[in-house]
Amino acid sequence: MKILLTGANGQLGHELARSLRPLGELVAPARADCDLADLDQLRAVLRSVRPGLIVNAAAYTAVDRAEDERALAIRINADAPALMAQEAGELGAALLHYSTDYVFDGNAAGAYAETDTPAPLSVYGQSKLAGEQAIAAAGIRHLILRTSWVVGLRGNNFLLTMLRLGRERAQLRIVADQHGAPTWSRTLADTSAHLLGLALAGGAPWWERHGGLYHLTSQGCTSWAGFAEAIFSAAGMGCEVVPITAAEYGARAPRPANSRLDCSKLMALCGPLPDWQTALAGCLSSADASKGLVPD
Ligand SMILES: NC(=O)C1=CN([C@@H]2O[C@H](COP(=O)(O)OP(=O)(O)OC[C@H]3O[C@@H](n4cnc5c(N)ncnc54)[C@H](OP(=O)(O)O)[C@@H]3O)[C@@H](O)[C@H]2O)C=CC1
Ligand SMILES: Cc1cn([C@H]2C[C@H](O)[C@@H](COP(=O)(O)OP(=O)(O)O[C@H]3O[C@@H](C)C(=O)[C@@H](O)[C@H]3O)O2)c(=O)[nH]c1=O
Repeated sequence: MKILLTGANGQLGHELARSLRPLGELVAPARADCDLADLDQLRAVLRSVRPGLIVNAAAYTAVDRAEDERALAIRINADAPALMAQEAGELGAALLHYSTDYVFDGNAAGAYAETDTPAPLSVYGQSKLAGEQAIAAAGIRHLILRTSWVVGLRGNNFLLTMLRLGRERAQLRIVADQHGAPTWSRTLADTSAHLLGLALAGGAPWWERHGGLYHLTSQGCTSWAGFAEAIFSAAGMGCEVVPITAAEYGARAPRPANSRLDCSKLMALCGPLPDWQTALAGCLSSADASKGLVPD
């Protein structure tokens, strides 16, 4: 079976390229050859590759910039997945897609379940929700995995930002009134492959029964400030974390105060997920760490 993987150069896509290899023949075009902002090109790629499975790890992920680039964010995060779902219907293909905790407004008291109503605060969150809704409405075999606070030793993420800033500054002011679960890109990729393995073995009845929306994050939760402290402690760095409010930080895009996602639906199918501290330790000690990303 041919698997079309988009976004293979991103933090999740890079891990997926490894995790998905045992499942089929992987086709992972470069961004220039499969630009999600160019719907005609995307359609042509889908019709020429004719995959049995589409895995969409490409997205517009610049949360603050999206406030000023609404049309582009919507095209990449909503219109392109909608086209993928439509073409998957024509091809008889399945679609695996990723979404975010930022579809919620963060006002809930506890962790969000898949059945809770989204109410995104930001353009990024709105664009991701529109993508989810288009796929769910297409009537195709699909999985949508909502995750949160993704980190890895590649690309742009909070972990690498802290490792960089922590080297340059003695003290950092970090938001302490937003809570969520930092999730390692490798956990996401390996769990995705596990889920797809079950789907491929189970065929149509599996999709009937188990297809749809899942929450998939590390277990436990912390604040961005708590996460930064754990990063500096694990990396042996002395940078002091000064807790501040999101209002004091003043980011361009609003973010949910509560990003916690209840993953029990997914864990019933795939087994337990690691807590965020274990995920952080695994990430920092993974092979790339030896290349000097983590200071002595
Ligand atoms: N990062 C996070 O904290 C979270 C991410 N998610 C979701 O997880 C998924 C993966 O995100 P993540 O790996 O972290 O994101 P990254 O930003 O690391 O990677 C995104 C990938 O998409 C590619 N891309 C961007 N625009 C286009 C385009 N127009 N056409 C084709 N490719 C494009 C990028 O290409 P290039 O390498 O050339 O820039 C990159 O390879 C996304 O759906 C995201 O919304 C959900 C929750 C948290
Ligand atoms: C760099 C920095 C950030 N922050 C705060 C701002 C913000 O509230 C929080 C995280 O900021 P970042 O911009 O790193 O992360 P952000 O882009 O908000 O990360 C999000 O990305 C998208 C793609 C998702 O889907 C989300 O799950 C989430 O991971 O940390 C500080 O308080 N101090 C700092 O020095």
